[in-house]
Amino acid sequence: MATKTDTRPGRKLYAGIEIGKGPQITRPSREEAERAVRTLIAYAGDDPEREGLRDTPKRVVGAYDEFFAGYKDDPIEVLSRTFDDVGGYDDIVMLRDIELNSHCEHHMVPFIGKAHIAYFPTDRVVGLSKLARVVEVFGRRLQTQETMTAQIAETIDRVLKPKGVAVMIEAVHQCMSMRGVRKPGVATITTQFTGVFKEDPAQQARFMQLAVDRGR
Ligand SMILES: Nc1nc2c(ncn2[C@@H]2O[C@H](COP(=O)(O)OP(=O)(O)OP(=O)(O)O)[C@@H](O)[C@H]2O)c(=O)[nH]1
Ligand SMILES: [Zn+2]
Repeated sequence: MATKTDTRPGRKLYAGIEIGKGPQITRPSREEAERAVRTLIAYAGDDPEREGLRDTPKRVVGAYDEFFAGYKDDPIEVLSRTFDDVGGYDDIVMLRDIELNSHCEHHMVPFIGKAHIAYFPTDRVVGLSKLARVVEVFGRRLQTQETMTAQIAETIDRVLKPKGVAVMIEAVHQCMSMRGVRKPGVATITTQFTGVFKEDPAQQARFMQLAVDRGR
């Protein structure tokens, strides 16, 4: 697959999917960010100088540091440590129900759900927690669910070079429940398959069964 070059630092694009660090932009200062929050409070119709709101800009900027911590991390590095002693194990490895919190890039409000990830190792495996860490890094950025699903699959595929990767995300978008169309509880489901999960319907069906069909 073609590697598209992107000269912006931190970017690593494979077939149009960005899997490296986020864009390395010059960030505004904390003070500027806090001023922006004060403006939004006033825009919402409240008084930023009111006792209860005085420390809010600082708290919001602190919360942003957590919500969007994923721009600082490189998901490729997260997966760089692998193990080859797996005692002849030769089947899929799957993590089900990885908690997922992210923010949609259109409205900057949360979407919350679960990711299920499987890969079929060749000769090397990765520490289990590292797959959940990849979800964490991409989740802590401004996202669409489709982009995030593709990024997770592509990163695992590129770094581990397994026989195949399967990723499924199910999430509820607050931009659809709290505002706009106001349809609470709608699950958005996205999947991305590479290798054997894409080519072999039996492997794909097995993944789907493990992810979904468990008497819920
Ligand atoms: N495909 C996709 N769409 C998303 C995601 N998160 C939010 N959206 C949608 O992004 C769209 C933005 O549509 P716009 O018409 O530009 O914005 P809007 O007027 O706020 O749209 P409404 O939500 O319909 O009120 C909406 O349809 C959202 O439901 C996502 O992860 N993937
Ligand atoms: Zn949205």
